[in-house]
Amino acid sequence: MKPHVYVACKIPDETESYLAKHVQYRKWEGPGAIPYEVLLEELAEADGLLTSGNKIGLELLSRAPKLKAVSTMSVGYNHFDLDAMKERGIIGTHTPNVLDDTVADLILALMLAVCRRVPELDTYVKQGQWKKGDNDVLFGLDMHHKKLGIIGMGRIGEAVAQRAHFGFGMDIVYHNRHRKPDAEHKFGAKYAEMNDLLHEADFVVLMTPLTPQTRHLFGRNEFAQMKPTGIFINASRGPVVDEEALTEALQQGQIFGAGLDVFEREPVQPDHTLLQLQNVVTLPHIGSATAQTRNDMAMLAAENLVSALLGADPQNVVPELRK
Ligand SMILES: NC(=O)C1=CN([C@@H]2O[C@H](COP(=O)(O)OP(=O)(O)OC[C@H]3O[C@@H](n4cnc5c(N)ncnc54)[C@H](OP(=O)(O)O)[C@@H]3O)[C@@H](O)[C@H]2O)C=CC1
Ligand SMILES: O=CC(=O)O
Repeated sequence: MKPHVYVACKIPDETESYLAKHVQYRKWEGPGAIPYEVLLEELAEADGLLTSGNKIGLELLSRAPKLKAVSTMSVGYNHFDLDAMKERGIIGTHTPNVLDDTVADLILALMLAVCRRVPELDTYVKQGQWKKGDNDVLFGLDMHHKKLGIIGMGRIGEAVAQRAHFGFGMDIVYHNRHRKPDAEHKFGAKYAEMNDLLHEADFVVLMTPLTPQTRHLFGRNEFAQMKPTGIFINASRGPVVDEEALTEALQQGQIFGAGLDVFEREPVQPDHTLLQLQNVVTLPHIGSATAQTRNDMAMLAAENLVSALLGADPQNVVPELRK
């Protein structure tokens, strides 16, 4: 008997064909995201779940007695309750590496959009405000040859450093809990304590995972250390930043601007104060959202799940759940 899998997110046809060869599966057909109650009902008989962000906690696990493996189509797995999964012996997998370049491209896009005020000036042209002689009101800040501070120099952080250093001649300074001699060698990156990095950097890119240690890692104290010309980019997870503190820093001119792909609550509400500020560029959590990369992520997530259910070693068990 093939194992039973429930697919709670949209996946491409190619991934469905792969799944059909190895497992029996049912899937959420939409519209929108699967309601939690429906997911609980569907998991009553499932051996495996393919998801892209559903909270995997105690309640869900208690309603899924046969569940052996959960595969998320994302590199971040802050929606996994790791203790609960460990307790139940659930195999949890994710999709690292395949999205690094795509996410890094988007981060560079955000950096440029903020420093050269791209969305603001796009509106300026489209609304007919462009007049001859108003050049200096259109000035932005340079990105090339400036200093980039990366907090969370992991797989994606390195892809950002590579682009910034070799493409834009930027100096790289970084902060992790552990030094990365490899990144120091490849990009001439300099290791710094967080406060030193914040004082020195012209651009600060936040790329840590969301963990109990990184929740509100960025607050009033951190923004206060940045340069008034500093640009802050968050494409990690919203709750790593205290949004009230960020809003104040932007309103009070403590920093020049921010680029955000992620928010404390998603979707962010249209009346959120941050969205009213001209010096913020916002995106709807689309770091990995190209057709090619999402296809690769879906296939990797399916392969991880099939391996876990058929007793092979999945490639990408999340570190905290490795045996
Ligand atoms: N916007 C989007 O669409 C996307 C967002 N993401 C987010 O990006 C995150 C990073 O992905 P990825 O680069 O693959 O992950 P990695 O695990 O490769 O890198 C994370 C880095 O963060 C560092 N880190 C972890 N905890 C801390 C801490 N407390 N203080 C300082 N540094 C810390 C780690 O170094 P060390 O262990 O030495 O501290 C590591 O170098 C994901 O977890 C996800 O949340 C990912 C993809 C797309
Ligand atoms: O946010 C996306 C991810 O892959 O993590």
